[in-house]
Amino acid sequence: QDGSATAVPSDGVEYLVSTVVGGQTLDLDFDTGSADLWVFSSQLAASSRSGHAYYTSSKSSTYKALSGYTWDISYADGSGASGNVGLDTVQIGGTTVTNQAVELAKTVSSTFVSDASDGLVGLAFSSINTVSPQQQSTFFDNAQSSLDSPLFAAYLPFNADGAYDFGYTDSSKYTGSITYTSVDSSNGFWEYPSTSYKVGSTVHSLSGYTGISDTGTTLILMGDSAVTAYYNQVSGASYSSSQGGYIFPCSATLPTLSFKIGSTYATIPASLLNFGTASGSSCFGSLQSVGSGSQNIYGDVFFNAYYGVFDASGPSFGFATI
Ligand SMILES: CC[C@H](C)[C@H](NC(=O)[C@H](C)NC(=O)[C@@H](CCSC)NC[C@@H](N)Cc1ccccc1)C(=O)O
Repeated sequence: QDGSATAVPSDGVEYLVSTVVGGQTLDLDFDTGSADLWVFSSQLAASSRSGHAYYTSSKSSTYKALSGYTWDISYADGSGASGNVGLDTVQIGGTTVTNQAVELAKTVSSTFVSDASDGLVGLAFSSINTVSPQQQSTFFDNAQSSLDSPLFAAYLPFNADGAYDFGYTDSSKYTGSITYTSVDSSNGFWEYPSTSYKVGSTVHSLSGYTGISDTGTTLILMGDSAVTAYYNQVSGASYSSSQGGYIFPCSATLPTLSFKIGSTYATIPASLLNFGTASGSSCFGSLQSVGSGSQNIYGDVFFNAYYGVFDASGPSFGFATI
């Protein structure tokens, strides 16, 4: 059954969705860049649980342990978590999945302890789920047969409540038409060719690059050539090792940034490219380096400008101006 769940912006770094797991309500980070649904649990040390809601399997009448099953996930930012696994009923908006693999955290890295979320809902392809000895399916894969269309959409407006729509696209959340591109899911991500970008109106090629739509990443992360080309056009910009990224005078004029998603450019307005004050009169850029590799990561800043549609038939990724 189709449904929509409200996504609330938290600290400007993520959007949290109130989710009911075995009758227990948690604020979870929906992450199209990973495929594990994991929650803070009663098995965590009390010091790791402080400030978080957490799941207690013994309090759920529908929990079924998967004995001997474990999970262990690492993320690109160096964070990670691990634990054991059971099945329970998960409700997100109007969509309910029974016997969803729920991964209970026994360890979480420090960034998660200080982060606002009580866990993650992975919405990438189940092929990268980390549960062993038997890989588990994502909430979306399990929900698909009950949805009108096998898709979900992310509506994440800047500094305002958004939504995740399951089973349908909501034309009240975007303008114009949705442009789709086919997705290569071989790495388990919503990934597509992204072979050129524009700084303002100047076109640059990015041959061999792809883009990944990742609602669990805050910023826009691109290869060093693109990041350098962009900040060369921002007077006073520099890389700050103490701030861990490019900063510029808050008074600087910023060019727009566009990048191809398949064959169509997405354009990020200058207003979204200033992520806010770093320190004093220096501001932090929303475009930062992805480091090595040829995969750009298009995170929440992208979704602040575009409604994103993740369609399992194809599969394909679509976007429309919000
Ligand atoms: C170093 C880990 C590499 C990147 C790889 N892991 C991944 O690709 C995982 C699934 N995905 C991620 O690390 C990234 C996508 C990387 S694209 C190469 N998305 C998920 C991340 N935003 C989740 C998160 C949310 C809030 C706070 C922190 C982290 C692996 O396990 O091999």
